[in-house]
Amino acid sequence: MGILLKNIQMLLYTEKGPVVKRDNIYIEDRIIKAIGERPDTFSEDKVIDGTDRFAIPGMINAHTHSYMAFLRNVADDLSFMDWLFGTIDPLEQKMSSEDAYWGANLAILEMMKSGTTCFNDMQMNIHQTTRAVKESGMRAVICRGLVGSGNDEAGRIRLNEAYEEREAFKDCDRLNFFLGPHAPYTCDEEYLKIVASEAKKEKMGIHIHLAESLSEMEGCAEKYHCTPIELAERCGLFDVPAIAAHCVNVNDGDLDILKEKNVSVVTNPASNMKLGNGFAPVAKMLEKGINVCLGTDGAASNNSLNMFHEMNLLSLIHKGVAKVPQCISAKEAIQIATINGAKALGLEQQIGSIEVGKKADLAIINLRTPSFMPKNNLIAGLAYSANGSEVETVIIDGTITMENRNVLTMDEERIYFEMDQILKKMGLENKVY
Ligand SMILES: N[C@@H](CCSC[C@H]1O[C@@H](n2cnc3c(=O)[nH]cnc32)[C@H](O)[C@@H]1O)C(=O)O
Ligand SMILES: [Zn+2]
Repeated sequence: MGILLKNIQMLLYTEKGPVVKRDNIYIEDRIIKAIGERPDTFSEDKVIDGTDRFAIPGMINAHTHSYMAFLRNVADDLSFMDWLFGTIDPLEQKMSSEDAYWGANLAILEMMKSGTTCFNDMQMNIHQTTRAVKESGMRAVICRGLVGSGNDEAGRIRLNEAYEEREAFKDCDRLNFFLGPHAPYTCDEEYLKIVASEAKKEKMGIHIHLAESLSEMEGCAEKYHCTPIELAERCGLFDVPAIAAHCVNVNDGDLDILKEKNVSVVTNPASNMKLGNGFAPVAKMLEKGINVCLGTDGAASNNSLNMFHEMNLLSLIHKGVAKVPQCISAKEAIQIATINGAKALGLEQQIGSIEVGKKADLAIINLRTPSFMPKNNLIAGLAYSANGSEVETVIIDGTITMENRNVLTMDEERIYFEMDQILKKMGLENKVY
């Protein structure tokens, strides 16, 4: 199906940085066929009028736990360890496969409606998310969350699940698979080494939580006499393409390791601040040339999966802390939320920007909305005034998945119905403040 985005403003990444340009975009065979000049063979089945519309690359949520959407607003204002092990973990133990499936659906719905077209997910019930991703038309990298000690049976079973899932979905190129060792406090050194060598052998990337809380730092220092970043390096986790979520507590030596080993850092400002963990030294990381991308973390700690909200926080926090208003400009924030995520996932040649030959993963914003009026500076609008509800149409892999805010590939009402059922089943419905 050929889609013509006619005379539309678009965000392009040039050598001089992001610019806004107005032209035609031609989409066919899942890719951006041409910008400007009409390709010889193109025939449009669909025309989207670009008047007062702004096409941007779809956002890439580089760290989340999609199924956790059903645990939104159930554990708040708690310390990190009380949140994770005292409240969330016991609820996760009660979760069925269907709960995980509907949770993932809710997450995908929320992400699609706020302009996200790809997400990097860590979790244990991967089959339910791959199912939801495949059905909804989303794009994702699925990472089997791994916890284990030594060469134990449980850790091995989890690894095998990751391989089975990758094999089962090898024909869906909207799905990619990484390994997700959870964290240094849930995986011991020997298991981390096993995961690293498996990743190398299987040619898979690594996605791990690192240096998130002070208690993690203390535990790591006590047990291993090093920082979490040093531990991950010595286990070989950085010898394959690696994504480290959080990296809030990092010293200069840690930053040197991250840079030297080409590790991508995912910063999650809302989750880090809400759990009272702080925030990563993003400006310093960027200065060093580390690839920093952006994530929401799960809806149980954020409590939303809206990348516009996340971009806004990212930019404002670092300006405020550094007392430097130039810090993390709107132009930097939007690249962190898109192309940098694509780099981290090894998908830079395919997604992350509006470019001829790339997959057509786009969000189209309606500029006839209060946040974008007056239409002075559309890039500032993305980082400073938008809230995500201005996203009107979403195209993923060349398919229109949302049009005029109607999600075409998912049953929104069914998802809400299932959420009510889960709430009742979990006994959470009376937990009203
Ligand atoms: N517990 C799983 C493996 C963990 S994968 C995903 C886990 O990450 C947890 N999680 C979500 N957000 C965070 C975070 O910010 N830091 C650490 N863990 C998190 C979440 O509760 C979930 O259990 C198993 O039995 O196999
Ligand atoms: Zn997380």
